[in-house]
Amino acid sequence: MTSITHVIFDVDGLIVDTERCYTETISEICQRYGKTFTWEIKAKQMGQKEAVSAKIAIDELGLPLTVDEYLTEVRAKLEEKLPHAQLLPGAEKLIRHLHKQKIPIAVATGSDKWGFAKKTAPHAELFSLFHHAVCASDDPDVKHGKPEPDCFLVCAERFPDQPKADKVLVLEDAPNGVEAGIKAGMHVVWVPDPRADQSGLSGKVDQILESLEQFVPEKFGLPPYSS
Ligand SMILES: O=c1[nH]cc([C@@H]2O[C@H](COP(=O)(O)O)[C@@H](O)[C@H]2O)c(=O)[nH]1
Ligand SMILES: [Mg+2]
Repeated sequence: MTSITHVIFDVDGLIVDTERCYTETISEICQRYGKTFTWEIKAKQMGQKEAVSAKIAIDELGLPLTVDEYLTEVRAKLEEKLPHAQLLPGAEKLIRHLHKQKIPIAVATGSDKWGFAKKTAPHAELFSLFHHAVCASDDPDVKHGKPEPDCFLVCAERFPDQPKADKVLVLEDAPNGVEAGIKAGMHVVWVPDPRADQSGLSGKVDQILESLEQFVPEKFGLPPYSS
């Protein structure tokens, strides 16, 4: 029986529906140059640090933009879209439950601090329940973004009681994030985008769920919702 003591949440596409904002934003930029933003390119970007994500789109689509120009355009559009991103099903209930049961929880995201602030502002009280947040793009301790394990290892280290990897559960939506959690030696529950190719990862994760509404805490030794 898996006995989890700490839970690390991804943010984009797991707690808040910000992946929709990214898809709209990057599609609009690509269309301006007659290019199409595909799921394949999106999947490579998800979880990466901002500058790496930018380079992926620029290189793969041949966008006539520097990384800074791309990020400036993306941020301008996200500024309008992010405040309207809704919480995803089951996320708030699970976060509040774990916090109430005094289970240490934190977030680890590929975002930079600017993006994290924009994504969490409409849900500030809920995000205040997390012990800490690791924003890979701006964190000097995070050498490599997802799919490398750095952000999850740094996030686990920043809990006062520094749990061992196999006591930590990672909740992720992105293939890169799932790979990072696995490389960190942690348990992983994957809530994938329906378009994700599950073949390579399904055997390596503890569970694949359609949404966090399907999450059963006691399956991981966590207090049941009824408690
Ligand atoms: O369509 C996209 N989704 C997500 C990203 C990247 O993924 C990060 C969110 O990853 P995570 O869910 O691990 O926080 C964003 O900050 C951004 O860098 C992207 O570039 N394009
Ligand atoms: Mg995500």
